[in-house]
Formats: sequence, C-alpha cells, structure tokens
Amino acid sequence: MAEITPLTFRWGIISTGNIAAAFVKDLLIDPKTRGVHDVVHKVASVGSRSVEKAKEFIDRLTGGDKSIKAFGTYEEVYADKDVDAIYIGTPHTYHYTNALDAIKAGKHVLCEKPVTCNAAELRALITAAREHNVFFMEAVWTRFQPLSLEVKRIAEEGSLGLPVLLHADLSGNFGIHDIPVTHRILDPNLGGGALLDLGPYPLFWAILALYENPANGFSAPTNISASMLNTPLTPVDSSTVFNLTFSASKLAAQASLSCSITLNALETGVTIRFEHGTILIHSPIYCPKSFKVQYLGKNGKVTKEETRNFDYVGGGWHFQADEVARCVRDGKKESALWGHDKSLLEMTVFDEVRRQGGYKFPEGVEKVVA
Ligand SMILES: NC(=O)C1=CN([C@@H]2O[C@H](COP(=O)(O)OP(=O)(O)OC[C@H]3O[C@@H](n4cnc5c(N)ncnc54)[C@H](OP(=O)(O)O)[C@@H]3O)[C@@H](O)[C@H]2O)C=CC1
Ligand SMILES: O=C1OC[C@@H](O)[C@H](O)[C@H]1O
Repeated sequence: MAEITPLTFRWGIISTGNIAAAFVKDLLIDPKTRGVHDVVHKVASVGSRSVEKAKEFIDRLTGGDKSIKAFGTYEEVYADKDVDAIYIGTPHTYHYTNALDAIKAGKHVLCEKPVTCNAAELRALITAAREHNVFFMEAVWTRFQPLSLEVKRIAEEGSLGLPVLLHADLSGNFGIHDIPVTHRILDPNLGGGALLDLGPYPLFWAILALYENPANGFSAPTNISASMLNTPLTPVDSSTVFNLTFSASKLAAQASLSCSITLNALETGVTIRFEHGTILIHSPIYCPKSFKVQYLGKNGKVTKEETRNFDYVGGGWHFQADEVARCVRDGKKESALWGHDKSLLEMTVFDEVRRQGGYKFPEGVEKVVA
C-alpha cells in the first residue's frame, strides 16, 4: 500500500506557561505512535511577553530547535507567515483579546478552556471567526481522547438505555494558603476560582453524555441551579456546585456537578447512571485512562461488569491538535466534536452559575458584556 504524505501543520504558540509547555511536548510526539498517519505537527514560533522566556521555552522543550522562532510579543506570532494556527495558553481573562487578535490576523485558533470569561465575549469571537473565515475551537482536549469516544459509543449504543442521572466532580488541591494571591487560581483579574478553571470538565461530561445524547436533540438545559462558596483570601470561588436539568426533548435527565480548589480529586470522578446500567469514569476526569461499565438486571443488581483501559504515548493534548489540523485541511470552520454550540452552552451555563453564586469580575475584565 502506498504511503500517504502527511500534512505538516504549523503552530504558533502564545505564552510559555505550564499548559503551553504540555501542549508543545505533545506536538513533538510522533503521531504514528497514536496511529495517526495523515498529519504531523510543527512548532513554527513561540510568543511570550519576554523574548528570553520564549527562547528558554524553546531550548527547554525542543533542545534548542533553531527552526523555531522566538518572539517577545504575541503580535509577531499572529503575523508569522509560517504559522497556520495559533494555540492560546494564557490565563482565562486574556483569551478573548488574544483570540480576537489572532483571528483578525487571519489565523486559525485553538484557545484554552474556558474559552472566554463570558458568553458575550464568545459570541463576539464566533462572529469574528466567521467574518475572517477561520477555524476556531476551545481546547476541550478530553473530547478527542479515545476513552471519551468509547464512552460516548457505549452510552448511545442502546443496551444501557437512556441516561438519567450524572454526577461529576473535579477537585484539585492548589494549596491556596501557600500561593500568592496574584496566582491565576486566586486572582479575580485572571478569572480565578474553581468554576472557570475546573468546572469545564464536570460540565464536559454532562455535555457528552446528556446534551449530545440523540434523545436530547441538542437542547439546552431547562433548569440551572447553583451555589458558590468563596475563598477567605480573594473574591473567587473555592468550591461550586451546579445542577442541570435536560427535559426539553425526549431525554429527562439531570447532572449534579461540582468543583473545588481545596480538595483532592475523587477516585471515581464521573458516574453516569442509565436506566439499565452505570458508567464509572476514573480520575483524572480531564484525561482518564480507564472506565467501568456495569450492566444491571431487572432487580437492579449488577449482572455484568467490564473495565476498559486506554493508553497512549504523550499527555493526551495531541488528539485535539490532530482534530484542528484535519478540520483546517478539510476547510471546516468548527469541529463536529467540540463545536461552537458546546462552548456557547458552557459559557452560558457559567454566566448563570456566576449570577446565582454572586461571582462578579472586577471592572474592565470582561471585554464584551451582554
Ligand atoms: N487543558 C488543560 O489541561 C489545561 C488548561 N489550562 C488553561 O490554560 C490557561 C493557562 O494556565 P497555566 O498554563 O496553568 O497558567 P500559567 O500561569 O502557567 O501560564 C500562563 C502564561 O500566560 C502568559 N501571561 C500573559 N499575561 C499574563 C498575566 N497577566 N499573568 C500571568 N501570565 C500571563 C504568561 O506567559 P508569557 O510570560 O510567556 O507571555 C504565562 O506563563 C488557563 O486558561 C487554564 O484554564 C491550564 C492547565 C491545564
Ligand atoms: O485544565 C486544567 O486541568 C488540570 C488542572 O490542574 C488545571 O488547573 C486546569 O486548568
């Protein structure tokens, strides 16, 4: 069989923080190790607020690959003619401005979660992406991992019946008393708190299992109820609980979701209860490596149980990079797996949770308001 020549997809990286480093490490992994033969990734340039940091980042992660340009501004990356798509790894409250600048420069964009501070900012970005005819996606990497694809297949294949209740929690202990109040997790100017940082993941599982279920017909939740508990240090949430009801179509299901920046993660972070069985997803829920399916008999007792394990080379961020490259290659402006509608649902839910929970950004943080 003839070998296909893979597309070389060229990335411009915005910022040199933790997640930008994790993403770049994954871009450097040979895609063949995950069975991908049609695309390869190339880091073309890295932009930082300091050119020294950009150089240090390239040296540290690539062993000093001289073909990668180091820039001391983000604007130079947006303008780089050798870049196909921009990856944005800045704190939440910078996503809107960074993504808009990249879009206006005519670049395709993959932007970290949460994609913006609010739904109004996201709507403005979607409009801009359409006007400039570019691909735009929130980096909800979990959606593209093989485990998630398999959970979705089993959830919809029929033998479990319809989903009824979903519980999902993502907690991570940030040691909030030992970090400066200027840390992004505590600083309200950077969108600090549990909801915006960790909340996307429990919500992601509700979107995958309930919103995407064919019986729901992609209907928005009919009810959202939420409560937020602030840290004693800054006006951001240390934990948040939020419940969603889906009852607009043939699905009648509820999600009970939570997140905390002071607790460690649960061993089983997601439980999806169906009419005839249960799917239990093991932590970390942003890149789980195993899940269990329990099939229930008429008396509610487990009749069959199956554990599925997944493994791959790398951290799991490369699957979303493959999706971006393929979508751009195929002329798509959004992903079928994590399209604009899902990011909009996320930001609309978060706006409502923050409204009920009393979480307000400092003046000027939101660049667009409804
Ligand atoms: N998908 C995932 O698994 C993860 C996603 N994230 C998301 O990525 C984003 C960044 O998180 P993380 O990498 O942990 O953050 P870091 O603080 O480690 O990095 C953020 C980077 O953004 C740049 N930056 C620009 N303006 C500012 C500013 N005012 N204050 C601080 N940094 C600034 C800096 O890079 P420079 O100085 O080079 O310009 C900095 O290194 C968040 O939105 C978070 O939700 C985070 C962790 C995991
Ligand atoms: O996306 C994320 O996943 C892992 C967390 O530790 C991190 O804070 C968050 O941004």
